[in-house]
Amino acid sequence: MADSTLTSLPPHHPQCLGCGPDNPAGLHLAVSRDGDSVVTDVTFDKRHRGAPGLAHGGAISAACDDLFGFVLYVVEEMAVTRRLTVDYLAPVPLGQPHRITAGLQRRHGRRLHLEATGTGHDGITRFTAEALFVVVDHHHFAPHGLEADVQAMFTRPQRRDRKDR
Ligand SMILES: CCCCCCCC(=O)SCCNC(=O)CCNC(=O)[C@H](O)C(C)(C)COP(=O)(O)OP(=O)(O)OC[C@H]1O[C@@H](n2cnc3c(N)ncnc32)[C@H](O)[C@@H]1OP(=O)(O)O
Repeated sequence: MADSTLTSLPPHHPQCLGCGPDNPAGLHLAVSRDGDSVVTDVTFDKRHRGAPGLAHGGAISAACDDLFGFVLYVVEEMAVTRRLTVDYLAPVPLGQPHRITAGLQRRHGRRLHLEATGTGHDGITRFTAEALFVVVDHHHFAPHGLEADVQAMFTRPQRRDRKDR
């Protein structure tokens, strides 16, 4: 992504399946903020294959779910996925970049309703997604991860105003 209006956002965690740079099985999403939206350019490869030559629906779903996790930087709340729905509008070929854009559609109390759209560089929208995230506090994560890692997720700057290139 080289768009001048975008600001890079930090990964959720180095080992995150969606965005962690140190996860060898991950999607390695690089995510930026664009106003109140977040965007990533994902190119699925042979590790994400479903049918021959096409991305697996689960990989597409994982990319959407993780990108929704970046809307939390905009909302400035910690939340987790309660429900995720993906509309697979057209097959997603491997090796072709797709831009996914996500944002908050509406909020009711702890419930965050999120929307995303995935469009190829050829202009064809091949998938959309909706999710319900529920706001949680650190007690949600505390029993499962190292305390320092959990604290880091809650104390890091919500926005990192580093300009993309
Ligand atoms: C965070 C950085 C990493 C981001 C990575 C990408 C995101 C992820 O993958 S997160 C991992 C996957 N998700 C999870 O593991 C979450 C597992 N689920 C849970 O822990 C719990 O169900 C949790 C925390 C979401 C909600 O539990 P709980 O706090 O008991 O809330 P609960 O009372 O059931 O529901 C909360 C609200 O949502 C509403 N709600 C629940 N389900 C639905 C639904 N299907 N439709 C509409 N509303 C719903 C409830 O009515 C309630 O509303 P209100 O607050 O107005 O009364």
